[in-house]
Amino acid sequence: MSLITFELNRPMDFIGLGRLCIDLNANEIHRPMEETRTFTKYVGGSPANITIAIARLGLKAGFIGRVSDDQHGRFITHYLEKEGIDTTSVTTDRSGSVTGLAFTEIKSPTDCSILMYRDNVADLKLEPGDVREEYIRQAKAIMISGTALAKSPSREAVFKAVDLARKHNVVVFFDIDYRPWTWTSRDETGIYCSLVAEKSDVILGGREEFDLLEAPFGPLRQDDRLTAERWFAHHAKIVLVKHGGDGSVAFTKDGQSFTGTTFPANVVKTFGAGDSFAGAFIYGLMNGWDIARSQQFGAASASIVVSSHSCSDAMPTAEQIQAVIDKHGSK
Ligand SMILES: Nc1ncnc2c1ncn2[C@@H]1O[C@H](COP(=O)(O)OP(=O)(O)O)[C@@H](O)[C@H]1O
Ligand SMILES: O=C(O)C[C@@H](O)[C@H](O)C(=O)COP(=O)(O)O
Repeated sequence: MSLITFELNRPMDFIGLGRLCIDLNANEIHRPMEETRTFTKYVGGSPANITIAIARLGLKAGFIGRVSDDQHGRFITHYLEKEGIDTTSVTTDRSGSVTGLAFTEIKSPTDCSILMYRDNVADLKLEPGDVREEYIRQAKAIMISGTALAKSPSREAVFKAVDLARKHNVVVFFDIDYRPWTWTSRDETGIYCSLVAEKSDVILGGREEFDLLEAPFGPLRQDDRLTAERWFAHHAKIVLVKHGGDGSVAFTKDGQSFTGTTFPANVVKTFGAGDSFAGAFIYGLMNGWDIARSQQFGAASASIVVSSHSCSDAMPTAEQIQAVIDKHGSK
């Protein structure tokens, strides 16, 4: 029997919840941001990127979020619609908030960083009233971004969404998605993210992100298996720890573990790896594939996106991902 069960008779496959933002990716790469003059604009925000990845793979996706009441908000909503993503739960925030911006610096293929502008951002204005029970219960899965817990009222909206998902057997994916901007302290992050991780079916994060969740509660053990066991004592069935260019390790509640490798890439920049991986990994699980095959699909997708200039725009189709696997052989 499979570890997680998706309610197959639901019309919507996947709902993303969290930030809808803009990435401004440096055009003049291999130089510091101080010397960068031009940027290309893309839809961004990790949960947006993952939802776009899933829609590109052919699943029916929707989004719960807030956008600013201006040109940037409309740009994002139109982009989601063009990708076939349902935006009926994307609310326009009229409080005077702005769209979050992520400026990316690409100094070298291995030295990339992000500078986020996150003051008074629309995504964190998401309200519990924006989370509708009838919307959640018609979906097979929902994915929560940890950053949506950074402030109220978005924080309460997340807890409502998770409880409704659990009530209606909607599989809860939790991507820790730690972004230091907008959080007050690391303890605050660790404690709130832990509360959602406890209620989630599948948890994804990097080693340092999992450490952040463990830090408020005791000495760091920095051991992937012990991390997974912590969450298996709650509700989780799958815990996936991402290790950048070293691949990933997935643990399942029945005691198995799977080491995922990587595919060769012409790396332009490192960001976007996690989002493309997550989209393709979730797609695999939703197709009923085993963990190892889903992990391989995620890694192949990530190899495409790190070889591209953007995150959202570069999300590949299933055929493109399969072509990478066929070219390099199963890992
Ligand atoms: N340089 C790389 N070359 C090829 N694949 C990569 C590279 N970096 C990351 N990946 C793939 O993307 C996955 C997620 O990357 P990671 O950097 O850990 O996520 P995040 O972007 O969330 O920090 C990895 O497990 C790996 O499969
Ligand atoms: O998440 C953001 O707000 C910025 C993203 O759009 C950005 O492109 C990025 O950092 C991707 O994150 P990753 O996949 O975890 O590297």
